[in-house]
Amino acid sequence: MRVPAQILASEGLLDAIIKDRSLNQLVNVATLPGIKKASMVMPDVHEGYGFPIGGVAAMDYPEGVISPGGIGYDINCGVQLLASQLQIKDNRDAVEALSKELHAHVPAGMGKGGTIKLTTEQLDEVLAEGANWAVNHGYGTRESLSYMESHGKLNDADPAFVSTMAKNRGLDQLGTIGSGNHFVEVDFVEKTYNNTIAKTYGLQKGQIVLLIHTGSRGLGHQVATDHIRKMMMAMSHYGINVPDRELTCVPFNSKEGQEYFKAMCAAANFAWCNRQIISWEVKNAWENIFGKEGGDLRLLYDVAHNIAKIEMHTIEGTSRKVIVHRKGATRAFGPGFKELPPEYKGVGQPVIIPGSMGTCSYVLAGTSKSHEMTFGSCCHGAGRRLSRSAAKRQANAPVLKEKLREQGIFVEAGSFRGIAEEAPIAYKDVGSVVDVVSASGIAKKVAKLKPVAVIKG
Ligand SMILES: Nc1nc2c(ncn2[C@@H]2O[C@H](COP(=O)(O)O)[C@@H](O)[C@H]2O)c(=O)[nH]1
Ligand SMILES: [Mn+2]
Ligand SMILES: [Mn+2]
Repeated sequence: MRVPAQILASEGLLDAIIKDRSLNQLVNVATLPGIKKASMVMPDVHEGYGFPIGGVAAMDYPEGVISPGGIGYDINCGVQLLASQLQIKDNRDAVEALSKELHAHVPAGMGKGGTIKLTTEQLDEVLAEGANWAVNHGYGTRESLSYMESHGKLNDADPAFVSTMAKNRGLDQLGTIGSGNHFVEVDFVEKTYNNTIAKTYGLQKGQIVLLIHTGSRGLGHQVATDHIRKMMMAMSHYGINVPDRELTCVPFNSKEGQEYFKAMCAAANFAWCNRQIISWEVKNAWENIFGKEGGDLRLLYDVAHNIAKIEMHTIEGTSRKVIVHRKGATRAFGPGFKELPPEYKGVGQPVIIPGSMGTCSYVLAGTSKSHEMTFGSCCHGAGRRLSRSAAKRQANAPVLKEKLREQGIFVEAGSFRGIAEEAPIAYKDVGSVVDVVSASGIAKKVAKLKPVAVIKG
């Protein structure tokens, strides 16, 4: 190991964490060339491809490595949070119709295409421009870009390094959520913890909000597949040995490192454009149900949780440029960060933590402590405690769907199998996960959200 391994967890959560290979993976990551300070995991950690999901690793810039396993196959999977002006108490009756309308507007399911069919030239524009492409083509307002991490665009994107096969997979997938863990969800604010920050974010008790969780779809997956294959062949040329072949990596400043990074940025841009178009469809569905009286759906924030970014961080008292890999980890920058919209600058960035379709989700705020402890990062969800197959064995989907309905949660899903794999028992207790990040000081609790309708892939 080149650096120590750092685990943020409680004793209770450790019981689940030690059951899979995630801690072995954490240790393996600590051996990678150029890693700084520590190999880190968040309390929602679970086993992933090479790197654990819930992992953070910062590598020296530019000689340290970049590893696709530290980002994940769903490049820029992330979450968008929309805030409405309506209260749940006045609108319970409309929730079921809203869930059906959302399901009709947002194509869901594996490989499902959307209504937008791009030409290859248009797709290249999307890959270069990210969410800007969406607003330039009438899907949302320019103002919304200020409420996205990196304003919805990574400038280093180069579509030339995205293969034809990857592009073909993306041509009809804008505006779609995909399968399984991805969702569009209607929630309400059950509770606020920090009234000052809640007010700054425009959140209040009882308010209806919506979550959109998806990423770069088949295009991002293909980018990862293509470049992992190339890196596997190139790695020995750079004299790199890794304890697990899934940790394939090359120096960031190598030819293969630069090609992957530019393709990853392009896939990240596709994901931001995708969430922006879904958000526009969500607004259409909302208006169809509530009319003009439904008011505006305001973008509160859009965060990535599978990405690598070049950032400045203080390490042993010196400010250094590093390549921060966040794989199932959300950026959690504190107050003063210049990219934030002016009204959020005093309180830190919104950190959006989905829990599960039957429990709850959280909105947190980033802190300066996250810069000291975790390269400005936080957890990204509750994290799986059961594999998909174990969840399928344990959950009875038709019974679960009915139970959730009795609790006032309408579930629209492509299949019962999808519901079983995503059953709340498949996930850790999100409250315990959030308590750990809040107690460690890397994020502050702002609001707790309760679901009332979930559209699953
Ligand atoms: N509010 C909801 N949260 C959900 C749902 N399904 C999954 N999840 C949470 O999302 C995170 C992130 O997932 P990942 O696939 O990107 O790792 C996961 O850990 C769960 O806690 C849902 O339907 N609603
Ligand atoms: Mn995700
Ligand atoms: Mn994803």
